[in-house]
Amino acid sequence: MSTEQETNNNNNNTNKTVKFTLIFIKNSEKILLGLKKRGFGAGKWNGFGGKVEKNESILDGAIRELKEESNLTVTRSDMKYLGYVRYDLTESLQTDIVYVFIATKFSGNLAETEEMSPKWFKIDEIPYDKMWVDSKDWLPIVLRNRGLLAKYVLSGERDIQKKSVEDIDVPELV
Ligand SMILES: Nc1[nH]c(=O)nc2c1ncn2[C@H]1C[C@H](O)[C@@H](COP(=O)(O)OP(=O)(O)OP(=O)(O)O)O1
Repeated sequence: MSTEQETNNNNNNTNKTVKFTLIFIKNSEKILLGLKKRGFGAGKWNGFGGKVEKNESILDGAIRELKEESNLTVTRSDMKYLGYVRYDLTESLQTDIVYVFIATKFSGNLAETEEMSPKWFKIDEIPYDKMWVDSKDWLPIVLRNRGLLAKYVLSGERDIQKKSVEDIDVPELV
């Protein structure tokens, strides 16, 4: 077995791990979300992000996806990693890991892109009912600038079978 296969085989009987990034841009009163226009999660509001490419670091993937989806640029030092959300998909036996970042500084002109339509929301007006069903469990932890460790087991059309959401000290990105 190659090293890569070994890394992708974890001990939960899953056979593939896919890494995603997700970044929330925030100021003291508002958070920037995007309405996904196509593909996975279309019609839902979320932070900006996507799959980490082969031979790309998680941090670089997060910066690239933010630029592609919103036209904004964030420097590496302005990005704060807060933790991850892990989804074990019982049907496809795939594990998705979403690495979550927050940033309060950015440059560039915010723009609608082919993938996302951006909008600033007051913190107390975040549209949780129009986001992924799990976002309301853990986004409040992110908004408090706390570390996050969340795990979901999803079945069928991504129904939650099991979940565990922890507010932790901010971890290192490994
Ligand atoms: N259950 C969930 N809750 C959540 O809050 N965010 C989720 C989620 N499941 C996936 N995401 C995030 C992770 C990532 O930021 C985004 C999905 O990424 P995409 O599928 O758009 O990736 P890409 O932009 O690389 O897609 P393609 O280029 O179309 O393959 O949605």
